[in-house]
Amino acid sequence: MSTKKDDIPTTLPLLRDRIDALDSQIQRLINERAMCAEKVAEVKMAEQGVQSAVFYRPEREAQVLRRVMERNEGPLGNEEMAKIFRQIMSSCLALEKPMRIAFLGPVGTFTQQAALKHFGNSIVSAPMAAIDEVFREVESGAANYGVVPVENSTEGVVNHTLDSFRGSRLKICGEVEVRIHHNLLVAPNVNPDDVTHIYSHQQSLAQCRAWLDRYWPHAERVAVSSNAEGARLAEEAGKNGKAVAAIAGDIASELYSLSVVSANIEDHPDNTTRFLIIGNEKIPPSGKDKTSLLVSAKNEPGALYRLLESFERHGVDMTRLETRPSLISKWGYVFYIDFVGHCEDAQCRSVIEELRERASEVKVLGSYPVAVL
Ligand SMILES: O=C(O)C(=O)C[C@]1(C(=O)O)C=C[C@@H](O)C=C1
Repeated sequence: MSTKKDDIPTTLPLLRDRIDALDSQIQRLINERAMCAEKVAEVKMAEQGVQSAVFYRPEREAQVLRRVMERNEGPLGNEEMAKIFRQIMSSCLALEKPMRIAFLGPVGTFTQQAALKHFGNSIVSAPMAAIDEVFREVESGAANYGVVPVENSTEGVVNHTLDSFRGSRLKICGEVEVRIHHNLLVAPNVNPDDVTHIYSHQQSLAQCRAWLDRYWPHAERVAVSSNAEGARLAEEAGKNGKAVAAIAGDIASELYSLSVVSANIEDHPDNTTRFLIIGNEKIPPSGKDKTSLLVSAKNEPGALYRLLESFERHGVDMTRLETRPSLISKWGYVFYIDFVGHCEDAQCRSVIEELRERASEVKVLGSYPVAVL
């Protein structure tokens, strides 16, 4: 039942009394919810076995968050409300079992931001030095899930991530998008006018190319392993009295106590990176899903046309097609295909069956809920 505006008190002491009363109700309800989650964990362990119980259920989380947004009446916005529930579920899941999440580190990267956006704050963070290390950490069971970047709206696909799926049995079990805002940063004792070198990840330098050409044409751009590493180097340079700047996001600037010379310097204001969540389980349908495939085409005329024709005929909406060298035969190619729907849906099943007849190999990389937040 929603509260009418007239029921809200109008003086500060009464308003605070009301807020105190509401807070204690909310707190009691959140704990009641947490007790249900504890019970869910017991039921899962009894039904699936203590060692093999699956606690994280992305399809259920997506459904909960979608429902929160659908029923929301404000004044808090849908996203704001969903973020609150995102964190409540994160705490409940940690009570069932703390999740160790491997991501492309170091601490302070946009990939860490993506991990926190997707799983909430109640995770154990495991920063890795490279994308294939994230894969290995999850494959070995040392981490429950992993987070890797897959494409950027300005710079395109992250080949390393796509290539890592070839030899891996891991499944994609989710996606998350993060708006990427870059800042030019220096250590507090550095005069920006003296800057001779700018450190960042090669993708971040590329995403700010026009801005750098315009405002910092004479500074040398130095590509390093991540923008958080660039920020760390800028902090260290500052201590040694060297005038070095970094391009990185807000988390890294706070982490390394750098000053913002210019904020939001990315060339495209809607610069967004999409990340994938990788894990060991197949994810059941959530009602609004996407599927990713890896398809090796036969090396014959019209091969790609015959693959695409199948999607058209079954009315399945393809959202992405990437081509990569096959690495097996010279001038052979593999295709990464994303489409709307779950691999258990009737039309999607028909498409996959046809692709299996027409291609030399079809690997379902995973069906997973469309990002909610
Ligand atoms: O429904 C479940 O399976 C739960 O474990 C509960 C819950 C939740 O808090 O709502 C917690 C973690 C899961 O990832 C999904 C949902």
